[in-house]
Amino acid sequence: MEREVQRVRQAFLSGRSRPLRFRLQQLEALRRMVQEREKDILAAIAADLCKSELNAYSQEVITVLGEIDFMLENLPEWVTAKPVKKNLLTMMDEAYIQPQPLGVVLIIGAWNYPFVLIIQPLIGAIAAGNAVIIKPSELSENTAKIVAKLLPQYLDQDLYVVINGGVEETTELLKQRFDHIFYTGNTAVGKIVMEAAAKHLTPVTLELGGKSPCYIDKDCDLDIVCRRITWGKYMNCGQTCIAPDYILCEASLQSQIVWKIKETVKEFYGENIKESPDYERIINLRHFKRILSLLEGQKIALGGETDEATRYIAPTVLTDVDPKTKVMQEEIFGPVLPIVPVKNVDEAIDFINEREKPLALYVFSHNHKLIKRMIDETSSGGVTGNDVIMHFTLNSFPFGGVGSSGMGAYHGKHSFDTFSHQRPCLLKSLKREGANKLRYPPNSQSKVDWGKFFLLRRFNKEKLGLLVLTFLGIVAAVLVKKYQAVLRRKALLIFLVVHRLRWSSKQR
Ligand SMILES: NC(=O)C1=CN([C@@H]2O[C@H](COP(=O)(O)OP(=O)(O)OC[C@H]3O[C@@H](n4cnc5c(N)ncnc54)[C@H](O)[C@@H]3O)[C@@H](O)[C@H]2O)C=CC1
Ligand SMILES: CCCCCCCCCCCCCCCCCC(=O)O
Repeated sequence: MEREVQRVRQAFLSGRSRPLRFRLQQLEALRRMVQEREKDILAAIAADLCKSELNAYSQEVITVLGEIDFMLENLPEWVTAKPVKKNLLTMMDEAYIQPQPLGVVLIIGAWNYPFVLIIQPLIGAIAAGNAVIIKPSELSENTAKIVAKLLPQYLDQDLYVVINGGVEETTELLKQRFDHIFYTGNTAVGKIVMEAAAKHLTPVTLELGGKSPCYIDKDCDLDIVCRRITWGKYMNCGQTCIAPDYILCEASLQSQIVWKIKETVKEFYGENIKESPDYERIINLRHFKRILSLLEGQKIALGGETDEATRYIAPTVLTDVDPKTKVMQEEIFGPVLPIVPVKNVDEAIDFINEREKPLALYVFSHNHKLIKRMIDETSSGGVTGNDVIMHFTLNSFPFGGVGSSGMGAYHGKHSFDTFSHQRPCLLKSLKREGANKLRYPPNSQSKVDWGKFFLLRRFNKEKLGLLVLTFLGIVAAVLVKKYQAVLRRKALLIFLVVHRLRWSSKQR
């Protein structure tokens, strides 16, 4: 493991990952890989999650292709140095921020969207000029294998390396020194990753989970609300980190919600859900059993049917759920939707704020002010009003958690920034030493006063204009004085030429 990381570091130190042209080439090669090997990639995702190829394409491949195109379009602008505002002391100098790669990045992926969760951060890391080691989840083994097989066929083999394995290999990998670790997965392992990173003072991005609430106000169109929630909750069999975890609403709305979700489930997946190509399965038996244990003692208003052999759990809704029960104590990550009755929006806000900060928050209402209030008075990684999941698709948004749902963010420019060091560069001249005397010892009150003037004095535009005018006036006066004799001679010459011209035109 150590040798492998060393090999990648040597490749980074060769400097070839840095030029813009190289980064663009690698991103184009990655796009070619996804396009040319689409069938293999979709087959692997389908095998891991019992997912139709159409769904794998729309949930994972579209996102990856969109991200690559976005990077290719914007990267030339992002990599250029950006000049910054200067103060009076640095007015004559060059001051700019130059984004630079961090070095060797470790990306650890989760199994629930096994392709996008490793390839999307990889795109950002390549764009920022880094070398990368990717550790896909061992639970989605087909995708892990295909990525390990394909990447070396398209990308630089020493700069971008896939290491497959489980807990043992990841533990070993985490002992090595990286320049950034990007981890997606559960909060408990997130802590392990952060602890390992701390030993080398390696910065981390942690894309974790949590219980994302969904508040339904009584002033809304319940048919549309329930259709959108049904889509986001049961997509990928509930195994989506930003899926609505539970519903908060007034008790009187519960029966209508159950009824409308039931109708939508029929509309989406047909009478026999098990036959639907759009309904996935639970990743493994451990998770299957974990989810079943959340149903114990609950009032099942919809679904509840299960089949261990195929790890099938029907779209399920629980009503009148007691917040103290197990289903409300941990992230569900499965197709089970508890409804917790609350009296009103105030109680919903308190409920959310009494718990860990979630990865996403969803609010449904015709009342725009109520949505704004929910946003103002709560915290979460991201928010979507009157829909679910969709903020994930906008790559101008930073995607990430807050508090126990994670730290750091990515997607689009945010990925580029995550994997870059924003290096401040100040280039001074070795001349104009006179002005620098101010900061050299011995110090004095008058030097401090000048220092205050140069560094603390704020000028509004008018005052600054006046200052510049005064300065220009002084320069002009000095120049006039210095070149007085020359100017006098020039003026005389011009006078004579003009006079002569006028005289000759009169003669004609
Ligand atoms: N914020 C986000 O973008 C996302 C967050 N998630 C969260 O991830 C969780 C589901 O994923 P998991 O079941 O955790 O995925 P997982 O079991 O695939 O684990 C994630 C990664 O951590 C590694 N790992 C597991 N145990 C480890 C250990 N003891 N030491 C070192 N490495 C270890 C695995 O090898 C894997 O690569 C949910 O909580 C979900 O909300 C999932 C997807 C996206
Ligand atoms: C008109 C056709 C539109 C098709 C595209 C629909 C939009 C698809 C949204 C897909 C969302 C994928 C969510 C992936 C989330 C990955 C992280 C996670 O939450 O675990």
